[in-house]
Amino acid sequence: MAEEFALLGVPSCAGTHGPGQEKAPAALRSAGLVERLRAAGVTVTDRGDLPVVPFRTDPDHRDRQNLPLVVEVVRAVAKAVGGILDDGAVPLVVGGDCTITLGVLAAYVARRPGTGLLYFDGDLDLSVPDTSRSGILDTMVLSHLLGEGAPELREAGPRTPLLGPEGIVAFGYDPVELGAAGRERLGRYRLRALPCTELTAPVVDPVVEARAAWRALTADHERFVLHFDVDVIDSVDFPLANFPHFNEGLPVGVAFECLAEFCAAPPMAGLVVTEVNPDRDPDGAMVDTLVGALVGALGRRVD
Ligand SMILES: NC(=[NH2+])NCCC[C@H](N)C(=O)O
Repeated sequence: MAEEFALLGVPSCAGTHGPGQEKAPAALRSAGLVERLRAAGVTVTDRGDLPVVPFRTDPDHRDRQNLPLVVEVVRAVAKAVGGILDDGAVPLVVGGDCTITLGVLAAYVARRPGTGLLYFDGDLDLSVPDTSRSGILDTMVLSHLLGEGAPELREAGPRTPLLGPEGIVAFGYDPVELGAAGRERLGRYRLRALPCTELTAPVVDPVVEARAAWRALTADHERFVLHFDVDVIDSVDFPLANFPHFNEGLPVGVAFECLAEFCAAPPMAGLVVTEVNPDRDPDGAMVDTLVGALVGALGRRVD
C-alpha cells in the first residue's frame, strides 16, 4: 500500500527568540507544498494547523520563558501526531519552533518505542534553564528529551527520559553556539553528533556522512524521525531561519542533498521542519526553494 503523509502545521513561537515562525505553515502551503508533493507522486492529506501561538517574552520566568505554553503546545502536538500514527499515516509536521519535536517524539515513544531521532539542526540544543542565558526553550530540546531541565517539560511524554543518548544522532550542528554546559553534556552522554565544520572539510562527502548517520541510528532502531531545522544552513546562503548562523553551517546545496538522503531512507518515519521564518523572506523566494527541496526529497520515496 502506498505510503500516506499527513501534513500538520504547528504555528507556534512559544519557545523561540522572536516572531515570524507562526507564519510558516501558511507560507509553505501558499508555496504549494501539498499540490507539489502530489504532483511528485507523494500521497498527502492536509490535517490543518494547531492554534497559533504568537511570540512573547516572559519577564517573570526569565530562565524558562513561556514554559507552560511550550508544554501545552508539546502536548497538543503529541495528541495530533498520535492521531496521525494511529491512522497509519506518516507525519509531516511543519513548525513552529524546535520544541515541537518533543511532542512528536512523545507520540512515537507511546506507540512505536523503537524510534530514534535524527537531529539535523544548526544547534545541539543542550542547554537547561539553570545555565541558559536566554531562557529560550528551543535551545533546550535535546536536554529535555534526555531527561534534564524543567520537570514540566522533560516529563511531558509517556516516559522520562523520552530518549536515551543511543536514540539520537545529531548532524550539522554549529560548535560555536554550543557553550560549556552543552560541551559537557555532549561528552557525558557520548552523543553521536557531527558538527557542520566536519561536513564541509574538503575530503568529506556530506551525503556519505548523512547515509552513515542514519544507518548508525537504525542499526538498533527500526525507524527514525527526521528533525530538520533550516538553521543548519549557512545564513549567508539562505537566511530563512529564525536564528541566524552567518558563515557557519552548511552550504544550501549540501544541506538539501543531505535532506534528500535522509528523506529517501526507508526507515525515515516522520519529518519535522522547524525555524522557517517567512518574515525573513519578503518575496517568498526562499520558501519556494525550500518547498522544492522538500518535494524533491520526499519524491525520492516514490518508485
Ligand atoms: N536553538 C537555537 N536557536 N540555538 C541558538 C543558541 C542561541 C543562544 N545561545 C541562546 O541561548 O539563546
